[in-house]
Amino acid sequence: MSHAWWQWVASTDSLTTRLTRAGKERAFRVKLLRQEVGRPLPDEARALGIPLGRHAWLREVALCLDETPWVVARSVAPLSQLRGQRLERLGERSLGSWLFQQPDLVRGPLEVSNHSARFAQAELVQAKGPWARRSVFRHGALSLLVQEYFLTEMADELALPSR
Ligand SMILES: C=C(O[C@@H]1C=C(C(=O)O)C=C[C@H]1O)C(=O)O
Repeated sequence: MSHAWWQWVASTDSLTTRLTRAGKERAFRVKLLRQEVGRPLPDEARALGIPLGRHAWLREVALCLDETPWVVARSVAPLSQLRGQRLERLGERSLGSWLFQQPDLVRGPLEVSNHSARFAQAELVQAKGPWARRSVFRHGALSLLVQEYFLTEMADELALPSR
């Protein structure tokens, strides 16, 4: 991985904040694509340590600068841990902004891959990019798997190397 990409992929602070800064005068927006109760993929269930087939809270968003998606993210949380968190009311507010306000937040190790985003939305079938990463955030009893896919559009706009 190039140094330029490493600085994005290996960062452990808020991606929302980093993107907002890197976008300069472009407007940052979280576009909500899907938020519902559903079945996590098998590797997502394993990453969270929940039984296969157990339903979970799923959220898919595009992190956009001037309406161009730079990153797409899919987050998964076990339903049994959601009580009292009001995550379903987030809407188009950044999950990251909320998470990083939690004083007891712990972030698990980052896993990096070059998988493409596995989202249902037709408009994102083309969502290809050089790198993806995921990690589990813990806050109180809540475990939240956040998977982020950096897109080619971001590389182009920021003149980053291809990998
Ligand atoms: C974890 C963060 O939150 C970002 C915002 C998300 C959202 O609103 O759903 C999802 C994943 C992240 O890309 C972050 O900012 O670092």
